[in-house]
Amino acid sequence: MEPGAGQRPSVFELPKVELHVHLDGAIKPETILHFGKKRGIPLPADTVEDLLPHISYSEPLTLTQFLAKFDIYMPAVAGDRDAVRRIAYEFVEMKANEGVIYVEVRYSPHFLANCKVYPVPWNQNEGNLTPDEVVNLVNQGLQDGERDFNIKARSILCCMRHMPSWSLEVVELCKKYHNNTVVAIDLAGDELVAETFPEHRQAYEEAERCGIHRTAHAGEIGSPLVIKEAINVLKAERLGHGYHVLEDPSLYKELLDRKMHFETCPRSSILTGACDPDYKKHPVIQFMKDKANYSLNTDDPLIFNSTIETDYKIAKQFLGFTEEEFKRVNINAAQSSFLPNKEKRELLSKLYEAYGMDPDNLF
Ligand SMILES: O=c1[nH]cnc2c1ncn2[C@H]1C[C@H](O)[C@@H](CO)O1
Repeated sequence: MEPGAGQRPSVFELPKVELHVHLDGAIKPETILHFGKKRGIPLPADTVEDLLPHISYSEPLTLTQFLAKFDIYMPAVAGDRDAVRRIAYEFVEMKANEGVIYVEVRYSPHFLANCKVYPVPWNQNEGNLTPDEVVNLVNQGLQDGERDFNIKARSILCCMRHMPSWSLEVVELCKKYHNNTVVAIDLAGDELVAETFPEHRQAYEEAERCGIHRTAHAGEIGSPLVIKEAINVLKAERLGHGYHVLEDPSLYKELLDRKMHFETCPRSSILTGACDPDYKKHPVIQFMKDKANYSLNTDDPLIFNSTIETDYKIAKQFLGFTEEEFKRVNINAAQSSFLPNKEKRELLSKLYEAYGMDPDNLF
């Protein structure tokens, strides 16, 4: 229900920060259909209503089964300049409508390219859109969106666990486009695929050397060992998901002491099989109790048929999330964002003001 005149809006409607969302998991179904039709790329349906049941789902699968969902629709947009720019632009619009004022969106430039990428993904024919140009186009889409929708959007470039041969180019792209929307490097994909390949390690080493921020998917479905590797070897400053840290109490304590940021994604965590579907056992409950540094995020809202509100609703309804915690979590997210310090302070000031808080007297 909309609040009536003079009524205070719910705290949950106040400005939010989102740090973990995949661009290729946040495409409008209309846009997939538009480019599928325009480019003659077959899709399993030709209306949004009929397409969505193929892509999005609401009962837990495994992470591997979840990742296979991308195969259905990525061929419609990958390799097309207009599509890449448009999905970035529409992403910013979508987040602005959800009340997000700062977002870090991640993607693999290689997954949207069809040239200078081996193998060419999604069974595309070779074309002439390189990973480098993909980053340029996403940047343009994000910047156009920032201007039109009055929010701040930054990007994170993903290495993919199963594609070590792409990783050194990913870090080079992070360097080339550093602070031209790109703020960090990530390692995504199936954590159980293999140990972290040397190329990923080299890419992260180079990122650290060049002052590029680092996050990594770790402990989503993988064990605490993957987390240890992410922080000790990859020198990750934040963890994508990180739920399974709770299986190693001494590691958990160390990360609490270090104020490590966990990018949690409640709906995703159930639907990818990362966490027990019994919400009473959800790691966010423990994170909340321990005042851990974590954020709430959508991850792949197209596939999970969700918005950021869905994740906050889950937290509120099933995890005991309060209004106070809402403010704490978003302030933590802003503090753990990969913005330069001056911009981080500006973002924090906006939140303090929106939340009616005195920055000198917090929690
Ligand atoms: O939740 C996830 N875990 C690991 N990898 C993921 C997740 N969501 C998306 N990805 C992968 C699939 C995308 O194509 C890629 C880059 O955004 O990252």
